[in-house]
Amino acid sequence: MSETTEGCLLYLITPDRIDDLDDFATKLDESLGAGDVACVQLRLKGVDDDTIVRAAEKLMPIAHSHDAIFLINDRADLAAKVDADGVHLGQQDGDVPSARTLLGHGKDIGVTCHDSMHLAYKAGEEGANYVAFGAFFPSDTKDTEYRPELDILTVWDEVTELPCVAIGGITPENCRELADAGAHFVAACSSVWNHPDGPAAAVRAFNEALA
Ligand SMILES: Cc1ncc(COP(=O)(O)OP(=O)(O)O)c(N)n1
Ligand SMILES: Cc1nc(C(=O)O)sc1CCOP(=O)(O)O
Ligand SMILES: [Mg+2]
Repeated sequence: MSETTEGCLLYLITPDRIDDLDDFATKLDESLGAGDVACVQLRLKGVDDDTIVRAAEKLMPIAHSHDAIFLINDRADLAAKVDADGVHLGQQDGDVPSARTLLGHGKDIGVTCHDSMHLAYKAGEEGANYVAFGAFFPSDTKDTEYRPELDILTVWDEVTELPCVAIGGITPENCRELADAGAHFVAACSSVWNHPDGPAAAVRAFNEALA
């Protein structure tokens, strides 16, 4: 992922369970057709490897057909196996150099950095392609321990060239302040998939707010 000249873009995270893959694929296709989305992260939790691989094989071509890159959460080995565009690593999900060895240099590695400039510098020095700060707001998707101030985005943007993603409870209503503070991408899950008018409407609303 690179900083874009287009300002702040939406980074879409899948629900942690997908019961009906065909139905979800249709929803993803409609959603990505509704506006710009830079990235889709497959974030399945508590499922076996085959389920992640099958979901990636179905969903990645859809992301690519809309010019979105496709990342796998947590698992550099599975990202390499399905030839995804990269991986998102939390602090407990393995180190960047090992993921780089598995994935090679053309792929993206993102790292969760919570509210810590120190973790972000470390990730950058180790070769991450982006860092993620959060959770900026309470999340319906997971319990979060860290609550960064908005100015971490501003400081990061001023002192480095490495893109940063803001995450945690981000909605079409609150994303603008993160973009204005310096986020290059805003990551969202529940505000898209649980939007009362459907996920495509949510993507449209994000695009309007970030325009
Ligand atoms: C873009 C982005 N930022 C942060 C996270 C969180 O990663 P992690 O801390 O490993 O937590 P889980 O997502 O694995 O529950 C993320 N997935 N994506
Ligand atoms: C997966 C994840 N990581 C976070 C962090 O703070 O690192 S917050 C979060 C949940 C993102 O989903 P939603 O947009 O529904 O809040
Ligand atoms: Mg993780």
